[in-house]
Amino acid sequence: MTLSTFKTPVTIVSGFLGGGKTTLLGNLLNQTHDRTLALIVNEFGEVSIDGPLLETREDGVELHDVHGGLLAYGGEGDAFRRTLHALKDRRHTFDHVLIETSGLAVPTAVMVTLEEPEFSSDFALDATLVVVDTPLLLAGAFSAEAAEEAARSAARVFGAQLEYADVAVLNKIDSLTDADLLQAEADVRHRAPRVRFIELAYGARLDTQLTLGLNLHGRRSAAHQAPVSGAPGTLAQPLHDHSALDGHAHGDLDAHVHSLSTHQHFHEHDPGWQSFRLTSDDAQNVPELVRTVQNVARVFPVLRVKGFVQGEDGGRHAVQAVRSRVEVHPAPVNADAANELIFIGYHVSRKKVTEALQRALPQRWA
Ligand SMILES: Nc1nc2c(ncn2[C@@H]2O[C@H](COP(=O)(O)OP(=O)(O)OP(=O)(O)O)[C@@H](O)[C@H]2O)c(=O)[nH]1
Repeated sequence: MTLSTFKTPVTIVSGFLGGGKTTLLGNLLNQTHDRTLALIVNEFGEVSIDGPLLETREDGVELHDVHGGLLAYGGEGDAFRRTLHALKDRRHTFDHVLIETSGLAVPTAVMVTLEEPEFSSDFALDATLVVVDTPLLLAGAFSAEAAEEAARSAARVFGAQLEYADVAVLNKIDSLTDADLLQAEADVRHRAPRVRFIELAYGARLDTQLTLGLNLHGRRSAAHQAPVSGAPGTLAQPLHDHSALDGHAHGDLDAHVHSLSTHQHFHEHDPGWQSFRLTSDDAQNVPELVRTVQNVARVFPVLRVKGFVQGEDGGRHAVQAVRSRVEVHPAPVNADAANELIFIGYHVSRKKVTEALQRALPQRWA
């Protein structure tokens, strides 16, 4: 096939804040040696944390960091569109495009852009994945009936992400039982009956062969050519039973394509979601900082915190919080900004969070 007729496949990786998109992509990049990947990462907020975390990956990957809001289409200042144009001009240099959308974005904006005449002869949607924070799903964190407004808005965003997904990836499942996994699968199927496959990602890992090149939007669906998905243990039966999976699948994608043009209101961003960046010039007592971030997430509607800090121990650390679960990892060497933390929440007051940090910590954050 000549380059003029061959369309470069594009995989969209969507999923709610903190579900594990970047971790999963990082693992995928490390294990994919048979093709060159171009990666577009979009983060909510004006500062990129995911970019430095992914930049340390192997050769054979080029990273385009489009942070600062949601991926949108239209308008002169559309950084995503500019990036896609740049990729289009030299698409012979890579085999596959991966797009990580922000945790508050719905993938339809990207899907619609790919279908536009200026891109549709060069790029073809391969599949849309949605990465699911399975323990949070099971804990009812995405309940439309939740008492808190933040949870209800999260449920709306997550529901819209699932609605347009071909593949739901159950992530963070390492300590879950088979019964939990079955319940999560049933929940996803109930919320999004059009999801074609449910895949299990142990430790945020997916097999490259089951992730890239699925061709779910091609003329003949790969769903009927190659089996996808799998799970060990007693769960193996329902998820290995591909006829059952096909039973849930669409025979074609007309319904998806149709609904794309009729559901554009999902692109509208709920203005209740806000992010802000706090910085500090002081070296941090990391355990104390972790406790404080945990408390902030319990007291305020903060659903995500991420950033880099310099520890009093001399080490540089990446801080990652999803709700009140906080993790600290060694920071990549290229993450050399000052101490900075990005807070993402729903109607969250920067002033109050700053005051809470100032009350709890001797180091100054502002
Ligand atoms: N236990 C466990 N933790 C995970 C797994 N995948 C990701 N995490 C953790 O979840 C947190 C968020 O992971 P990210 O990969 O940054 O999530 P994300 O979806 O890219 O986050 P946003 O871009 O902010 O929406 C990090 O602390 C990860 O280490 C997993 O499979 N198991």
